[in-house]
This record gives sequence, C-alpha cells and structure tokens, in this order.
Amino acid sequence: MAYYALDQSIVVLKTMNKPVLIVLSALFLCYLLIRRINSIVVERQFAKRGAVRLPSRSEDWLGIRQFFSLFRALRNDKYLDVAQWYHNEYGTTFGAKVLGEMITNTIDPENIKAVLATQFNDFDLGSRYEAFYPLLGDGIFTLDHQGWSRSRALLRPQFSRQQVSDVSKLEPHVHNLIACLSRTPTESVDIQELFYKLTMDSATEFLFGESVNSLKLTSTVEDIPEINRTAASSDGKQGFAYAFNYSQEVVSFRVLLQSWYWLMNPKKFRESNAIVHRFVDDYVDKALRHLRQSLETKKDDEVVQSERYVFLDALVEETQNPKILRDQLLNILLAGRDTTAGLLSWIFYLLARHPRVFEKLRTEIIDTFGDSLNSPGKKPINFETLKHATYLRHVLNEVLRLYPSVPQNFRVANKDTTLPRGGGADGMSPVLVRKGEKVFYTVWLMHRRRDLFGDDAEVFRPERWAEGNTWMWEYLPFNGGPRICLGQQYALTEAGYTVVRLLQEFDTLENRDLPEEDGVPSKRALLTMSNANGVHVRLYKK
Ligand code: HEM
Repeated sequence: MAYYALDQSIVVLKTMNKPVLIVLSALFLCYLLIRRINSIVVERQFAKRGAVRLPSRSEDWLGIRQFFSLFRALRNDKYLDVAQWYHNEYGTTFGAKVLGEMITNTIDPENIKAVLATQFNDFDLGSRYEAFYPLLGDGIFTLDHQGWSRSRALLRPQFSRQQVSDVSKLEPHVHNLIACLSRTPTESVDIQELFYKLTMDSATEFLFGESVNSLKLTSTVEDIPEINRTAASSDGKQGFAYAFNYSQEVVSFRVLLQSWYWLMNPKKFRESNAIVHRFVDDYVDKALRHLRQSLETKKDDEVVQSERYVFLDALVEETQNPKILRDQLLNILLAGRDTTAGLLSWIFYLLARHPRVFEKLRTEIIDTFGDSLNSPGKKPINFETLKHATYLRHVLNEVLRLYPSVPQNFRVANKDTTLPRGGGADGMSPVLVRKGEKVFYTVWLMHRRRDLFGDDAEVFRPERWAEGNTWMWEYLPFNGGPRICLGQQYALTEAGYTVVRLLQEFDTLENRDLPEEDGVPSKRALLTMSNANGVHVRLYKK
C-alpha cells in the first residue's frame, strides 16, 4: 500500500510541468524554513526559563536506521533489551529521532510524575485512539479529555471494594485450571498459555455474567482453523475468544506503527472485530431487555439485589446506550485480561527458578489458609485475608517490579512544554518537549535502576519489600496520577487467589524451559509483556 502511494506520487510529479515543480519546491523549502525559525524562537523562549532541547542520539538525521533497528528488535523479542542498551549508553533521559519524529525517552521518576500527574493536562494518548478504534471504539482506555473523564466517572463505582473483592466467581475457573494441570502431572505444561485462558474465562464472567470457559476446551487456539467456523459453533464463545485474541494482536502492531497505524488493517482484522462486536452486542441486548422488563414490572430493586454482581448489569443502570456499553466492556476486557495473565505467568516463571521463595511462600499459604479450599481452623481466602498475607504481597510486588505487565508506555505533548530533568551537562536542567512530540517511559527499566532499588536491583528478592523502603514514583506497575489503573485491587485479588489455590493443591514446581540465551528470558513487549517462549513448568503433588 505504501509502495503504491509512493509510485503514484512519483507519477504525479513526473507529469507536472517545470514551473509548477519549482513553485512547489519553493513552498516546501519555505515551510521548512518557517518551521526552523519557529523552533529557534521557541527554544530561545524556553532557554530563558532554563529549559534545554535534547540532542537527537539517532545515527541519521531522520532516525530511519533507529526505526529499523527498533522494528527488528521488536520482531525478535529484543525490544526491551535494545531500550536498555540505549539508556545505558545515553542516560536516564535522552532524545532520539525515529522516522523524523523527535522522541524523549525517560526512566526518571520526576519526569514520569510530571507526564502522568503534575502536568497531566499537557499530555494526551496520541494515536492510541485511532489504533484501537476498530476494536474498542470510544472507551476509558482510548479516550482523552471529557470523553475519558466521563468514562472514568461511569466506570469507577463498578470497581469499589465490594464489587471487586468477591472471589467466589474465580473458583470455578481456578478449578478448571487445576484440572488441566492435574491431567498430565508427569509432563511439562506451558502455564502461561493456561493463565491467558484463565483470565479470559474469569474476565468474561465478571463483565458479561457468562464465561467463555476456554479452559474447558481441549483444543488450543492454534487448533482452531477458521474463526468463522468456530464462531458459528454452539454459542460463538470459542469464536469470540479467538477473534478477540487475534484483533488484540493486530492492534498491538497498529499502536507500534504510531501515525502509520492505518497501514495495518487486514480483512481478517475487520472480520474478527465484527465477531467480537456481535458477541458482546448479544449480551448488551439481553441486559437491556432484562432492565426494561424489570422496570415494567417495577421490580428493579429486586434485580440488583437478588442476583450476583455482573459488571454489565450494573452498568445498564447508568447508561442504556448500547454502543457505550459495548465499547466500555471491551475496553476493560483489554485493559484487564493480558495484564493479569502476564503477572501470573511471571510469578511462576520466577518461583520455578527460586525454590527458596517458593517454599517460603507455600509455608505462609498453608499456615494461613490450609492445604485445601475451606480447611478447618484456617482462614478463608478472601480480599481481606489475601491483603494480610504479607509474603504473598511482597512476592506480587517484586514480580511486578521486575516484570511490570505494561513495560513501556508513552504520552504525546499537546502544547510546547517541559519535563523537570534530563538536560544540560549534569542532566538536571528541564527539557523542552515540543507540541506533538512523544515522551516514552519504560517502567521495566526504571524498576531495575540500581540507584533506586539497590545493587541487587536485578535480583528477585521479595524480602526487599519488608525493609522499610517507600517507593513512590519509582515504582509504577499500575501507572500513577488521574489515569491510574482502575482494576488494581481486582487484579491483585485474582492473582493472589490463583497463587494460593495452586500452591494449596501442588507442592512441587519445576522449571522445564529450554536454557535461555544469556540467561535472560525473551520478552515479548507488545501492549503488555509476556514470555516469548512461554513458561514451561511441572507443577504437581509429590
Ligand atoms: C496485573 C494487572 C494489571 C496491571 C499491571 C495494570 C496496569 C495498568 C496500567 C499501567 C494502566 C495505565 C495505562 C495507560 O494509561 O496508558 C492501566 C489502566 C487501566 N487498567 Fe489496569 N492493570 C492491571 C489489571 C487491570 C484489571 C484486572 C482491570 C479491570 C478489570 C484493569 C482496568 C484498567 C483500566 C480501566 C485502565 C484505564 C484507566 C484510565 O485510563 O483511566 N486493569 N492498568
């Protein structure tokens, strides 16, 4: 498509006569000159306030080589390693051009605080909206300004402690997971794949009131040949799960293409989005019909009180617009599903390599909750008791430090502005960020800074969370400021519950991954971070 556009442009240029070409070239040069003069004026104005422009660290003027090197790294699951190399080379905050766009890269907590909180109004989500729109429409995760604040106000009450602390809905899905693991105790399994199914199952139950139950299926996603065929199968649940996974993958690449997102719009993507939308629309219609019937019979109070909590049912009390309902549900499914699956996968990745931590954690779990669900004389597993399981909390914190589910993120300046630090010889001067420029922040790297977390920052050591340190903007797995993750408590409860149940049922965990290159895992960093090779373990009872 891009080549076609280029060919067409060359044809058009060739057909133009000379004077027109000269005028067009002159106009283009004028545009570049005005832009340059404007840059000099703005840079001088900001320099008076002590702010400096960062030089570009890219190898060529437009950052074309930079783009290809990042693209290659992404394809080879080395993106974060390359980001690490750049920060090691150029410091905590540096500028680099990529395809002609100047990008400020930072792992400085002060700068991240400015972008996310103290200068929140200076930054937007950029092209995220367009990249996600075909799948997610208008929702909390994609909107800025008023659209975002309306979404947040609508959704926030649904994340109150009472709503997210009910663990009883999780048990049937964890039970299915345990059944999967018990089926082949002597073989290794890719537990990461199972966690992605678990969170799809639990999230669809929480949001729609009905789970897609993918853990009950014997086939894997790869076994499903045609999305349309499976969509037509029994109730379309398999088709939905597959189509949502596929669309999400395409969306990840659209996000990475930034302003070029429109280049990625294959037919299968459009078909998958249609399958996802039809599936959710059915639930929305059902919930709206239900609401109307209950209003007609004036028994609306009964509906809310007599049934278990379902996100969609609660939301139709607030809005009856089917598009808003569909979009917000999908936004939450996307925000909450892979992030929690990623956390669970990295927990087992690390526990399988740290038997001491596994044993200590299991001892706490058995002492507190017993060795099975509802053990006599032991505490029930719920929101409160999970919060008070100290070592479990420290393990979760430490895993999210080393492998935050969202390893890198960005915002786009909506006006000429500054970041507090990173400029000048000592790196302490404010940095100018021009309107339309991006600021990338990589929490995965910030969480590994030795000056912030100690000389053993790269080591998995949950005990560091018992040493009285208070990390604020240095530790940001759930983001910070007005757009802080809405599902934090839900996610920690789900992850904590799953860990407790698995360690109650199984006492032995073995690492079954193939040896890793340089001893580090291959990290797939799309929207969220997963292990590119899966997490192969044997989890069983001796
Ligand atoms: C370990 C699990 C999770 C992690 C690490 C995580 C992390 C994050 C991060 C970093 C953001 C900020 C994204 C941005 O602004 O660019 C975010 C936003 C969000 N998260 Fe989570 N999340 C997790 C689980 C969940 C769950 C389970 C839900 C819902 C059930 C959820 C709902 C949301 C929502 C709605 C937003 C958008 C908030 C807004 O823009 O106002 N998250 N999350």
